Order: sequence, then structure tokens, then C-alpha cells
Amino acid sequence: MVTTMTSPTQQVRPGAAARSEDRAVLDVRGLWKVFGPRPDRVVGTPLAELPRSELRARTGCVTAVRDVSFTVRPREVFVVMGLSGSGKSTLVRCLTRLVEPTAGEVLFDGEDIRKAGDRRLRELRRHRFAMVFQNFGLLPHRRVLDNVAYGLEIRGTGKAARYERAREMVELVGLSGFEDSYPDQLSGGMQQRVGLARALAVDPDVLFFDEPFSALDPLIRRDMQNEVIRLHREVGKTMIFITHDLAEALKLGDRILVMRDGELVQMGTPDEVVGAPVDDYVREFVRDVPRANVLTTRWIMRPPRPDEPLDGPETGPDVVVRDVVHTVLRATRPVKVVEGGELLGVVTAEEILGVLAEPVAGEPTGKPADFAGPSSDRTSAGAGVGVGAVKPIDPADPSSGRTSAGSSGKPVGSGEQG
Ligand SMILES: Nc1ncnc2c1ncn2[C@@H]1O[C@H](COP(=O)(O)OP(=O)(O)OP(=O)(O)O)[C@@H](O)[C@H]1O
Repeated sequence: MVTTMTSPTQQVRPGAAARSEDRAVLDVRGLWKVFGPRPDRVVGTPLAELPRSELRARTGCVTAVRDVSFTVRPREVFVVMGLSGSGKSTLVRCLTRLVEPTAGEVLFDGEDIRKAGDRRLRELRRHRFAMVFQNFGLLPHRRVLDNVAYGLEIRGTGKAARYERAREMVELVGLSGFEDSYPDQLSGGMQQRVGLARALAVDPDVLFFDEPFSALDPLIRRDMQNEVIRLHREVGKTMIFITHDLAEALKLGDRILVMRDGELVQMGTPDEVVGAPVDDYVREFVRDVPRANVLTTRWIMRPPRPDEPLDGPETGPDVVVRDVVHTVLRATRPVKVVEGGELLGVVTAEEILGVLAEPVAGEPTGKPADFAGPSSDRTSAGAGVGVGAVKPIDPADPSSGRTSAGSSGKPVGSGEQG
């Protein structure tokens, strides 16, 4: 057992814990949603290959979700990100059948939700799932406590038990003292805390968030993101979170699914998306992200040179670069990246500067060409999905993430991870 120098203040990417479990809470396979007349005629036919605008002109149909597959693991925060109209809401709504999928499978704990009858679906929605919406969805004529207790009331929980639970949840989200207030007496951030408390009150297996903070001003929004991180630590729920904001996705997500025109473009951990964007669409999203705040030592380490001393400090491969900068710059020896007793590589000031400096397109970064970069199990974070695989860093390839993701130093939310 190797003791690394990872301290509680160091940021270890949150996905590390979730990744250790194989079981899927949600297993989505080949999911399609086509809106419009006779959508069945589109899936699996040449019509499905048409660009959106042409399909719409010829058939009146819109393919909102196109053959998307992914799994969500227990306690994972899984973020669905993309520009407006990319299909995020439709995809997530298909998971609870708020929108009926056109084709594909949605397995929840192994059960195909598409085969569930009305009664079973109601049961699942009341007991296993909860949603937090952008517009809060609170009942205006009910007090905070009654809003929080609402899901339990629907479920038939007795008054004393539901109020007890509701009080606990109100306290959990930091609203003690506001139990008797009405929604319009609260600020937007506080209203969304009520939304969170209400969702948590029913003790769901999966919490769905549909752009919950996009109506809030930036400071409140940041508070609420931190609140989600804190609540996730405390209650450990599986969360599926829709956002069009990359900083939010990087800050909250264990893994991120990037969508464009209904398709899955890339799926991976925040460092995979920033370190190795698969195409220009994703590259444009991550362009201004300070990479040192997101990439981990695994991304920048290199094999030790034959003459290098290997008695320097140690760190882990999932430690964010920002958190080892001082150690590396102070060390008189290369910092060793160690996992399970195995030396994976070393990091020196040279590698740190390589991340901090603005990369110049086409220029070699100095990394040995035969070095494989992040291990293949990490780059296949798509969990059985071929489309989501990311490219390992290739210093010789100007299109690889290392040379294309900018480092403007602009503050984005990713800097507040943890
Ligand atoms: N009920 C509907 N009928 C027809 N087309 C729809 C319907 N709902 C969504 N669409 C279309 O499906 C596509 C995906 O929409 P969706 O709302 O899922 O995207 P989104 O990424 O969530 O966008 P936004 O961030 O703006 O909410 C869009 O082209 C949209 O116009």
C-alpha cells in the first residue's frame, strides 16, 4: 500500500469513487426520440440519416434524440450538456417517460421502463425518481413545509411522518426558520432550495435536474452548485443533471455526456472532455477552460528518464494539476505518480509549465511520443458505448486535446471544484 501525498485540500476527481462500481442504475441503449407524424418510419430507415432541417422539410419530423446509449452508475453525478436544441431535455425526459421514447431501451435497475404500465410508472415516479426544474415548480399557495412534504403526501405518507421528514429536509438545505413562508416571500435561490428539499424528501434513487439554476444570478447560481456538491456528499444520491453551461458541468459532473443535434458527441470525465475533446464542437466548448484546474497528473506525467532520481514526493494519478503545482515546483526531484504501488510516471516543472502555458497549435509539447497518456480504461469511460471514446493525448497531433484546449486564465466555475 502506497501512501500518496494527496491531502484533504487536494482535488481528486470525484468520478474515481463512482467508477469503481460496475452496476448501472440506468442503462440506456439505442434511445431515439422523433417528434412529429408517424415517427416510427424514421428510425432505422434512410430518413434517419437526413440532416435535421431536411428531415423536417420532408416529413415534418424532428429527431430530438438519435441512437444514444450510456449507463449511469450508483451515486454518480452524470451531466448532460449541449447547446440549446441539442436534445438534452428530451433525452432526460425519456428516462422517466415524461416524453415517450420512439425506440431503444431504458433499464432502471435492470427493469425496462418502456415496458412499465401506467401504475408501475406512477410508482417509479413517486418512489424512485425526483425532479428539480428550472422554474422551481413550487405550489404558490402552500407554505415551504407543505411544498417539501408534497411528494410524501401524494405517496400517502401520514401527516406526522411527512412533516417530520420535511423539517429534516428543510434543515438539510439550510432553510430552517422559513418553514411557514410562502414561495413568493423567498428569493430565487431559496425557492430552488425548497425544490431540492422537496426532491430529497421522497428519498429517491435518482434525482433529475433540468437546468435548475439557469434562472438564478451568477453568485446565487454558484452557491446552489456548491449546495448540490454538499448535498451529494451528504446523501450520496445518483444525480442526472442537464446544463448548457460547461463550467457547471465540469464543476458538478463525475462524467459528462456532450450532445449535438440529438447525438452523443462525447462522453467522459471532466478531464477527458477537456484534455481530449473529440471534435471542434467540444473543442469550442472547452477552449477557455484553465486546464490545470481540470486535468489530472495522469494527463501530464511522462516516463522517468534513465538518469532521473526516483526518491521524490509521490502523488496519485487522479490529483488535479492545480493541486500539485506547488509541490512539483518546490521539489528538487521529479514528483512520482503512483497508483497501487506502481510507478505510472513522473511530473516535473516542465510538465506543469506545459499545462499552464498557452499551447501553440502544431508545436510539439516535449512529451515523449511513445508515451501512451491516460490508460485505456479511463478513455473508454463510455461504459460499453463506442461513440464516447476519447483520444489519448498525442503531442505530435495538433488536433489532440493537449494542444487545442486553451488556457486563458479566465475564471470559470471549474476552478471551484470540490
Ligand atoms: N414537443 C416537441 N415537438 C416537436 N419538436 C420538439 C418538441 N420538443 C422538443 N422538440 C425539438 O427537439 C429538439 C431538441 O429539443 P430539446 O428541448 O430536447 O433540446 P435542449 O438541448 O434541451 O434545448 P434547450 O436547452 O433549449 O432546452 C429541438 O429541435 C426541439 O425543437
